Amino acid sequence: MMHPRSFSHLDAAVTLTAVQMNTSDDWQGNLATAEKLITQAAEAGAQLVALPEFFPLLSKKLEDRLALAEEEGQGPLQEALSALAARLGIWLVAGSLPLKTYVEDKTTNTCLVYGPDGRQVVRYDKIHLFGFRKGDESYNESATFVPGDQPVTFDTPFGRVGLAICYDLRFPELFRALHQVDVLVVPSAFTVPTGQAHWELLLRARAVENQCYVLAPAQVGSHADGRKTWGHSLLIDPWGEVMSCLPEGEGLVSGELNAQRLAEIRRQLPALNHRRL
Ligand SMILES: NC(=O)CC(=O)C(=O)O
Repeated sequence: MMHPRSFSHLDAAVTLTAVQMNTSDDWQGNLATAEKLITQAAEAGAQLVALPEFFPLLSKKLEDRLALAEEEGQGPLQEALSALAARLGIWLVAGSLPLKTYVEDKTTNTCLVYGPDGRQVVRYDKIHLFGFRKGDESYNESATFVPGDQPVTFDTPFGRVGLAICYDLRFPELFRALHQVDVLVVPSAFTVPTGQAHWELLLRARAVENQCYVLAPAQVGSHADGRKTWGHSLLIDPWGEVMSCLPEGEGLVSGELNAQRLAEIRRQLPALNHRRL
């Protein structure tokens, strides 16, 4: 059923890096922080760098998000991201940012990916919109976002990469629909209580059941919109082992994709070939 694609011919090490951020309501400051951390990652040798969900803005005011929302392919955020990917020659998974919709007072929650030439490679709109209520904390993303409906992957010289955003992590059927990826990137902003309980558990489960690397850049700390996020950005290998984690503070989480290890795990335990449904 599965179609084993092999990248084991790749001898050169490939470094994957997640950026952890404490995004505020100052989008220009947030963009500057993202640029600084991405540049540090690339200078340290990363070929693929990923930002967290909502990296340019976490504001109490919906008007701020609506004002920041861009048309796809236009606007200062996208220009800066594209120029940065080209200047550094990296694959840039640009967390998520709001794009305009034709639905009043709603945006998408979109992950754009840029190739090393700065061109936009794919667009993924978050499919599962977060809803949560516990004590004083409540989220209802459906009220202000339009969901996506398409799973998205893209191919690189070091393997196929699949995308999901934050709450999507709780829906394993999305990852099955990606049809065997080598790396999953999950830009996130998990809350503290849900993160403490489920974040690492879910990420490791997705790595084990899909036999792939999982790179999960996260938001961390207290934000201007009142939320507190869990941090703990992670890189997990296809055996489900945590390779690197940053519990607190802004910074980077990096590690090497080992194509031989990936192939060996799939050879030793060909669970993806044993699917019956
Ligand atoms: N913030 C999210 O989208 C998801 C989250 O915090 C959770 O699933 O828990």
